[in-house]
Amino acid sequence: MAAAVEIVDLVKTFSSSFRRKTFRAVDEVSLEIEQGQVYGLIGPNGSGKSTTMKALLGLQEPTSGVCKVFGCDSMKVDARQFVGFLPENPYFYKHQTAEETLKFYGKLCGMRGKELRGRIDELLELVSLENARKRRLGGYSKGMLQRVGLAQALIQKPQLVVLDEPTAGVDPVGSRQIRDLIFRLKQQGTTVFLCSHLLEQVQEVCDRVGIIFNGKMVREGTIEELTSVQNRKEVVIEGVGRSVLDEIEELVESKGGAVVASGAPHKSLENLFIDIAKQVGEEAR
Ligand SMILES: Nc1ncnc2c1ncn2[C@@H]1O[C@H](COP(=O)(O)OP(=O)(O)OP(=O)(O)O)[C@@H](O)[C@H]1O
Repeated sequence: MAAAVEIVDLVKTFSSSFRRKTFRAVDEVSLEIEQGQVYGLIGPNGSGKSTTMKALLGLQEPTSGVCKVFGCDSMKVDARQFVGFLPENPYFYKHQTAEETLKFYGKLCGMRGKELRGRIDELLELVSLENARKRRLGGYSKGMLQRVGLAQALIQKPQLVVLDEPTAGVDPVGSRQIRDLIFRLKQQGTTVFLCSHLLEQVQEVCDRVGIIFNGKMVREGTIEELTSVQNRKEVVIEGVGRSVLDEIEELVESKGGAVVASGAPHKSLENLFIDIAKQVGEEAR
Protein backbone atom coordinates (compact mmCIF):
# COMPACT_ATOMS: atom_id res chain seq x y z
CA MET A 1 0.00 0.00 0.00
CA ALA A 2 1.47 3.37 -1.06
CA ALA A 3 1.96 6.01 1.60
CA ALA A 4 -0.59 8.84 1.49
CA VAL A 5 2.29 11.32 1.31
CA GLU A 6 5.88 10.77 0.38
CA ILE A 7 8.26 13.70 0.24
CA VAL A 8 11.87 12.85 -0.57
CA ASP A 9 14.72 15.37 -0.36
CA LEU A 10 12.49 18.28 -1.29
CA VAL A 11 14.34 21.48 -2.11
CA LYS A 12 12.59 24.70 -3.10
CA THR A 13 14.63 27.78 -3.83
CA PHE A 14 13.38 31.28 -4.51
CA SER A 15 15.38 34.07 -6.03
CA SER A 16 15.83 37.02 -3.77
CA SER A 17 15.95 40.51 -5.29
CA PHE A 18 19.04 41.22 -3.14
CA ARG A 19 22.08 40.75 -5.43
CA ARG A 20 20.05 38.21 -7.40
CA LYS A 21 20.84 35.54 -4.87
CA THR A 22 18.73 32.46 -4.35
CA PHE A 23 17.75 31.07 -1.01
CA ARG A 24 16.39 27.71 0.05
CA ALA A 25 12.90 28.04 1.54
CA VAL A 26 12.80 24.23 1.83
CA ASP A 27 16.10 22.42 2.25
CA GLU A 28 16.15 18.64 1.67
CA VAL A 29 12.98 17.88 3.57
CA SER A 30 11.79 14.27 3.62
CA LEU A 31 8.71 12.90 5.31
CA GLU A 32 6.18 10.13 4.90
CA ILE A 33 2.56 9.97 6.03
CA GLU A 34 0.82 6.63 6.19
CA GLN A 35 -2.78 6.37 5.09
CA GLY A 36 -5.16 7.35 7.89
CA GLN A 37 -2.52 9.24 9.89
CA VAL A 38 -2.75 12.82 11.11
CA TYR A 39 0.61 14.54 10.57
CA GLY A 40 1.53 17.96 11.91
CA LEU A 41 4.28 20.18 10.54
CA ILE A 42 5.38 22.82 13.00
CA GLY A 43 7.96 25.58 12.82
CA PRO A 44 8.33 29.33 13.20
CA ASN A 45 7.08 31.87 10.66
CA GLY A 46 8.90 31.60 7.36
CA SER A 47 10.38 28.17 8.09
CA GLY A 48 8.98 26.58 4.91
CA LYS A 49 5.76 24.87 6.03
CA SER A 50 3.43 26.38 3.42
CA THR A 51 6.02 25.96 0.68
CA THR A 52 6.34 22.25 1.53
CA MET A 53 2.56 21.90 1.39
CA LYS A 54 2.31 23.77 -1.90
CA ALA A 55 4.98 21.54 -3.44
CA LEU A 56 3.03 18.49 -2.25
CA LEU A 57 -0.11 19.90 -3.84
CA GLY A 58 1.67 20.52 -7.13
CA LEU A 59 1.12 24.28 -6.74
CA GLN A 60 4.85 24.92 -6.68
CA GLU A 61 7.32 22.89 -8.67
CA PRO A 62 10.15 21.48 -6.55
CA THR A 63 13.64 22.73 -7.41
CA SER A 64 14.71 19.16 -6.70
CA GLY A 65 13.33 16.16 -4.87
CA VAL A 66 10.04 14.36 -5.25
CA CYS A 67 6.57 14.70 -3.74
CA LYS A 68 4.04 11.92 -4.12
CA VAL A 69 0.39 11.58 -3.15
CA PHE A 70 -0.75 7.95 -2.89
CA GLY A 71 2.20 7.00 -5.08
CA CYS A 72 1.39 9.56 -7.80
CA ASP A 73 3.82 12.39 -8.56
CA SER A 74 2.36 15.66 -7.26
CA MET A 75 3.13 17.50 -10.47
CA LYS A 76 0.72 15.19 -12.34
CA VAL A 77 -2.89 16.35 -12.46
CA ASP A 78 -4.08 12.86 -11.43
CA ALA A 79 -2.56 13.33 -7.96
CA ARG A 80 -5.01 16.14 -7.22
CA GLN A 81 -8.17 14.07 -7.40
CA PHE A 82 -7.37 12.52 -4.02
CA VAL A 83 -6.63 15.78 -2.20
CA GLY A 84 -8.58 18.55 -0.47
CA PHE A 85 -6.82 21.77 0.52
CA LEU A 86 -7.55 24.53 2.99
CA PRO A 87 -5.08 27.34 2.27
CA GLU A 88 -3.72 29.65 4.97
CA ASN A 89 -5.90 32.56 3.84
CA PRO A 90 -8.81 31.07 1.94
CA TYR A 91 -10.61 33.49 -0.36
CA PHE A 92 -14.37 33.45 -0.52
CA TYR A 93 -16.98 35.34 -2.52
CA LYS A 94 -18.54 37.24 0.35
CA HIS A 95 -21.89 37.71 -1.41
CA GLN A 96 -22.41 33.96 -1.61
CA THR A 97 -24.01 31.86 1.12
CA ALA A 98 -22.30 28.75 2.53
CA GLU A 99 -24.62 26.59 0.48
CA GLU A 100 -23.86 28.48 -2.74
CA THR A 101 -20.13 28.34 -2.02
CA LEU A 102 -20.17 24.58 -1.61
CA LYS A 103 -22.33 24.21 -4.72
CA PHE A 104 -19.79 26.27 -6.66
CA TYR A 105 -16.83 24.13 -5.52
CA GLY A 106 -18.80 20.88 -5.94
CA LYS A 107 -19.57 21.79 -9.55
CA LEU A 108 -15.91 22.60 -10.15
CA CYS A 109 -15.20 19.02 -9.01
CA GLY A 110 -17.74 17.68 -11.49
CA MET A 111 -20.52 16.95 -8.99
CA ARG A 112 -24.14 17.62 -9.90
CA GLY A 113 -27.79 17.21 -8.81
CA LYS A 114 -28.80 14.88 -5.99
CA GLU A 115 -25.25 13.75 -5.25
CA LEU A 116 -24.09 17.34 -4.81
CA ARG A 117 -27.13 18.38 -2.72
CA GLY A 118 -26.63 15.36 -0.45
CA ARG A 119 -22.94 16.10 -0.02
CA ILE A 120 -23.64 19.77 0.81
CA ASP A 121 -26.15 18.75 3.53
CA GLU A 122 -23.66 16.24 4.94
CA LEU A 123 -20.82 18.78 5.04
CA LEU A 124 -22.88 21.60 6.54
CA GLU A 125 -23.88 19.19 9.28
CA LEU A 126 -20.26 18.07 9.76
CA VAL A 127 -19.02 21.65 10.22
CA SER A 128 -22.12 22.68 12.23
CA LEU A 129 -23.27 25.36 9.80
CA GLU A 130 -26.72 23.99 8.90
CA ASN A 131 -28.44 26.94 10.58
CA ALA A 132 -26.28 29.49 8.79
CA ARG A 133 -26.40 27.87 5.36
CA LYS A 134 -28.49 30.65 3.80
CA ARG A 135 -26.45 33.53 5.27
CA ARG A 136 -23.95 35.46 3.14
CA LEU A 137 -20.32 34.75 4.03
CA GLY A 138 -19.75 38.53 4.39
CA GLY A 139 -21.49 38.26 7.76
CA TYR A 140 -19.60 35.16 8.96
CA SER A 141 -17.10 35.16 11.83
CA LYS A 142 -13.50 34.02 11.22
CA GLY A 143 -14.26 30.64 12.83
CA MET A 144 -17.31 30.12 10.61
CA LEU A 145 -15.28 31.05 7.51
CA GLN A 146 -12.60 28.51 8.42
CA ARG A 147 -15.31 25.86 8.77
CA VAL A 148 -16.74 26.74 5.34
CA GLY A 149 -13.16 26.45 4.07
CA LEU A 150 -12.89 23.01 5.60
CA ALA A 151 -16.21 21.95 4.08
CA GLN A 152 -14.96 23.22 0.71
CA ALA A 153 -11.77 21.19 1.10
CA LEU A 154 -13.83 18.06 1.78
CA ILE A 155 -16.38 18.43 -1.01
CA GLN A 156 -15.18 15.57 -3.23
CA LYS A 157 -14.47 13.20 -0.29
CA PRO A 158 -10.68 13.46 -0.54
CA GLN A 159 -8.54 10.71 0.93
CA LEU A 160 -5.96 13.30 1.95
CA VAL A 161 -6.74 16.72 3.42
CA VAL A 162 -4.02 19.37 3.61
CA LEU A 163 -4.76 22.10 6.12
CA ASP A 164 -2.50 25.15 6.25
CA GLU A 165 -3.14 26.78 9.64
CA PRO A 166 -6.75 25.62 10.00
CA THR A 167 -7.18 27.48 13.29
CA ALA A 168 -5.44 30.75 12.35
CA GLY A 169 -7.31 33.65 13.91
CA VAL A 170 -9.97 31.38 15.36
CA ASP A 171 -10.89 31.68 19.05
CA PRO A 172 -10.35 28.72 21.44
CA VAL A 173 -13.91 27.47 21.06
CA GLY A 174 -13.78 27.66 17.28
CA SER A 175 -10.41 25.94 17.22
CA ARG A 176 -11.77 23.19 19.43
CA GLN A 177 -14.55 22.62 16.89
CA ILE A 178 -11.94 22.38 14.14
CA ARG A 179 -9.89 19.97 16.28
CA ASP A 180 -13.00 17.79 16.75
CA LEU A 181 -13.54 17.85 13.02
CA ILE A 182 -10.01 16.59 12.46
CA PHE A 183 -10.72 13.75 14.91
CA ARG A 184 -13.84 12.89 12.93
CA LEU A 185 -11.88 12.87 9.69
CA LYS A 186 -9.35 10.54 11.26
CA GLN A 187 -12.13 8.23 12.45
CA GLN A 188 -13.39 8.10 8.87
CA GLY A 189 -9.91 7.02 7.71
CA THR A 190 -8.99 10.31 6.02
CA THR A 191 -5.30 11.23 6.07
CA VAL A 192 -4.67 14.75 7.37
CA PHE A 193 -1.53 16.84 6.82
CA LEU A 194 -1.66 20.09 8.76
CA CYS A 195 0.53 22.88 9.96
CA SER A 196 -0.29 25.01 12.94
CA HIS A 197 1.20 27.25 15.60
CA LEU A 198 -1.19 25.82 18.21
CA LEU A 199 1.20 23.25 19.62
CA GLU A 200 -1.13 21.91 22.27
CA GLN A 201 -3.66 21.06 19.61
CA VAL A 202 -1.01 19.53 17.38
CA GLN A 203 -0.01 17.34 20.30
CA GLU A 204 -3.62 16.35 20.90
CA VAL A 205 -4.59 15.56 17.36
CA CYS A 206 -1.47 14.38 15.49
CA ASP A 207 0.02 10.89 15.29
CA ARG A 208 3.34 12.18 13.94
CA VAL A 209 5.01 15.56 13.93
CA GLY A 210 7.79 17.15 11.91
CA ILE A 211 9.63 20.18 13.24
CA ILE A 212 11.06 22.48 10.59
CA PHE A 213 13.46 25.38 11.08
CA ASN A 214 14.99 27.51 8.31
CA GLY A 215 13.65 25.06 5.73
CA LYS A 216 15.30 22.04 7.36
CA MET A 217 13.57 19.19 9.14
CA VAL A 218 15.25 19.14 12.54
CA ARG A 219 13.16 16.52 14.30
CA GLU A 220 10.52 14.02 13.18
CA GLY A 221 8.60 11.24 14.85
CA THR A 222 5.53 10.18 16.76
CA ILE A 223 4.37 12.39 19.62
CA GLU A 224 5.50 9.61 21.97
CA GLU A 225 9.01 9.48 20.47
CA LEU A 226 9.40 13.24 20.43
CA THR A 227 8.13 14.07 23.85
CA SER A 228 9.27 11.17 26.02
CA VAL A 229 12.24 12.03 28.21
CA GLN A 230 14.87 9.30 27.94
CA ASN A 231 16.60 7.60 30.91
CA ARG A 232 13.90 8.61 33.35
CA LYS A 233 10.94 6.80 34.77
CA GLU A 234 7.85 8.03 36.46
CA VAL A 235 5.51 6.06 38.62
CA VAL A 236 1.87 6.92 39.02
CA ILE A 237 0.69 5.74 42.39
CA GLU A 238 -2.64 5.61 44.06
CA GLY A 239 -3.41 5.80 47.74
CA VAL A 240 0.08 6.84 48.93
CA GLY A 241 2.16 10.02 49.07
CA ARG A 242 4.49 11.11 46.22
CA SER A 243 7.59 10.86 48.38
CA VAL A 244 7.52 7.08 48.06
CA LEU A 245 10.04 6.49 45.24
CA ASP A 246 12.33 3.58 46.18
CA GLU A 247 11.16 0.00 46.41
CA ILE A 248 7.94 1.39 45.24
CA GLU A 249 5.93 -1.70 44.63
CA GLU A 250 6.51 -3.38 47.99
CA LEU A 251 6.17 -0.11 49.80
CA VAL A 252 2.97 0.92 48.06
CA GLU A 253 1.51 -2.55 48.44
CA SER A 254 2.52 -2.64 52.10
CA LYS A 255 0.60 0.62 52.55
CA GLY A 256 -2.50 -0.73 50.82
CA GLY A 257 -1.99 1.19 47.57
CA ALA A 258 -1.11 0.01 44.04
CA VAL A 259 1.23 0.98 41.21
CA VAL A 260 -1.15 1.78 38.37
CA ALA A 261 1.24 2.96 35.65
CA SER A 262 4.90 3.56 34.99
CA GLY A 263 6.97 4.74 32.03
CA ALA A 264 8.88 7.67 30.61
CA PRO A 265 7.66 11.07 31.74
CA HIS A 266 6.82 13.51 28.95
CA LYS A 267 7.55 17.11 28.30
CA SER A 268 5.00 19.04 26.31
CA LEU A 269 5.44 19.50 22.59
CA GLU A 270 5.52 23.22 23.33
CA ASN A 271 8.57 22.79 25.59
CA LEU A 272 10.29 20.60 23.02
CA PHE A 273 9.66 23.27 20.39
CA ILE A 274 11.08 26.01 22.60
CA ASP A 275 14.16 23.89 23.46
CA ILE A 276 14.85 23.33 19.75
CA ALA A 277 14.29 27.02 18.98
CA LYS A 278 16.93 27.91 21.61
CA GLN A 279 19.31 25.24 20.29
CA VAL A 280 18.94 26.31 16.64
CA GLY A 281 19.31 29.97 17.68
CA GLU A 282 22.56 29.19 19.49
CA GLU A 283 23.94 27.20 16.55
CA ALA A 284 23.12 30.07 14.17
CA ARG A 285 25.04 32.62 16.28
N1 LIG B 1 6.64 32.75 -3.96
C1 LIG B 1 7.66 33.10 -3.17
N2 LIG B 1 8.66 33.90 -3.62
C2 LIG B 1 9.70 34.24 -2.84
N3 LIG B 1 9.84 33.84 -1.56
C3 LIG B 1 8.87 33.05 -1.05
C4 LIG B 1 7.75 32.64 -1.82
N4 LIG B 1 6.95 31.85 -1.05
C5 LIG B 1 7.55 31.78 0.15
N5 LIG B 1 8.70 32.48 0.15
C6 LIG B 1 9.64 32.59 1.25
O1 LIG B 1 10.01 31.29 1.66
C7 LIG B 1 10.15 31.22 3.06
C8 LIG B 1 9.23 30.15 3.63
O2 LIG B 1 7.90 30.62 3.48
P1 LIG B 1 6.65 29.76 3.93
O3 LIG B 1 5.42 30.53 3.57
O4 LIG B 1 6.76 28.38 3.39
O5 LIG B 1 6.83 29.71 5.51
P2 LIG B 1 5.84 29.19 6.64
O6 LIG B 1 6.63 28.29 7.51
O7 LIG B 1 4.60 28.64 6.03
O8 LIG B 1 5.52 30.55 7.42
P3 LIG B 1 4.21 31.01 8.25
O9 LIG B 1 4.19 30.23 9.52
O10 LIG B 1 4.46 32.47 8.48
O11 LIG B 1 3.01 30.76 7.38
C9 LIG B 1 9.88 32.63 3.59
O12 LIG B 1 11.10 33.28 3.77
C10 LIG B 1 9.05 33.25 2.48
O13 LIG B 1 9.23 34.65 2.47
